[in-house]
Amino acid sequence: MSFFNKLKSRLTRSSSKLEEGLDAIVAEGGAEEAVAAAPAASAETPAAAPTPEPTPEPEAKKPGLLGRLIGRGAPDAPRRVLDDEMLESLEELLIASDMGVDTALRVSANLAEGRMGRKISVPELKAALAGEVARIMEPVAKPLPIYPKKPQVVLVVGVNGSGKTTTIGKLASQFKAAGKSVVIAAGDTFRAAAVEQLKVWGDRAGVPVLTAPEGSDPASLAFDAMAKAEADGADLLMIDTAGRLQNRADLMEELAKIVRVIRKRDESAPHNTLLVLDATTGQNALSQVEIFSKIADVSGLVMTKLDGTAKGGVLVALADKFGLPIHAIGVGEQIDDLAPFDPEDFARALVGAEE
Ligand SMILES: Nc1nc2c(ncn2[C@@H]2O[C@H](COP(=O)(O)OP(=O)(O)OP(=O)(O)O)[C@@H](O)[C@H]2O)c(=O)[nH]1
Repeated sequence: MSFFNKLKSRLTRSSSKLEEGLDAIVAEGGAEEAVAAAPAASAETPAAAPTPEPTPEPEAKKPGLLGRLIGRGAPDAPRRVLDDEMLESLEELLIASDMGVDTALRVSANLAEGRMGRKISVPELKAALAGEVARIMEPVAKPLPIYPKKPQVVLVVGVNGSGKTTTIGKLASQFKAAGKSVVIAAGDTFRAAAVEQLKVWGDRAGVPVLTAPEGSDPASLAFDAMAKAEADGADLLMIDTAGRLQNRADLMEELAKIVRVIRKRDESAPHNTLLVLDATTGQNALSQVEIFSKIADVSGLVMTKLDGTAKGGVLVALADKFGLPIHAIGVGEQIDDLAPFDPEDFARALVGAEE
């Protein structure tokens, strides 16, 4: 299965929600159009409904071979004139798919440009929407940058349950497979279960996990982990951290102390501060980025649990609002279920467009 198909099948809930909505929007207007070709409801939107187009036929009658192959321009494909009403429905649909109001309005406005008053089919609408989404996502699709500095220190932050442990395990496994040596530090020393879970993932990835007694200072563990990673000549040190946002001041102090301490060994560390976000939290992910950017110098994002959520649209809102790099996406609970972020695949999978 190609990666696109895999992503599409994983993103089913986001896709089907948008896809069904787009189908319904076009079908709705298409039916209206057949019944009332005269501009019955267009009194309040005169600009959007220029006199019923005199020549809609030729285009629909003669779809090219390519058009027929990919289903565009098929004579029976329902079409709807893109007018203010349709645009409004589209805005509502995008907002409902967690794109956020600002982004949904911008995407709709861009999509309308040059298309107002023209008939549009579902495949055309999906392709246009995928194009707009991809345009927003393109600049943020960047893999985790790898520096020559050894060890490269990656601080991993995020609220509890966002998928930090799982993501660290998956990343460690990928780096290991790419020939890098990795050390993990279990920095959430206050939660024995979190440490245990990280050890399990370390075993799976074949990577050592440094732990400290329950309740001990995470900064001191981070310092020891730096020393071990340096002594071992490790390429990467990934430091897990606590995610207690309810004690924001404490957490901020804890993260600041970890950074202070590792900088004693390497002034340029941490080289990356990864924020792990759970896609199923939808718009809440936006406030998490705001908060964590204040308490840590977030350099990039990993979005987890994109499989099985209907809230994939939040990635578009995140990219549009913050422009932080999206390094990878989590599409399942297994060790291989971390994929690079491909903006075009994502955009097409999200709107349910064909490959
Ligand atoms: N479906 C799916 N589940 C995921 C993904 N990433 C993580 N999970 C699951 O989400 C749950 C929480 O993941 P953890 O990695 O333990 O999250 P954490 O942020 O380390 O949470 P704490 O250990 O509570 O600090 C686990 O059940 C994971 O299996 C993903 O991409 N897809």
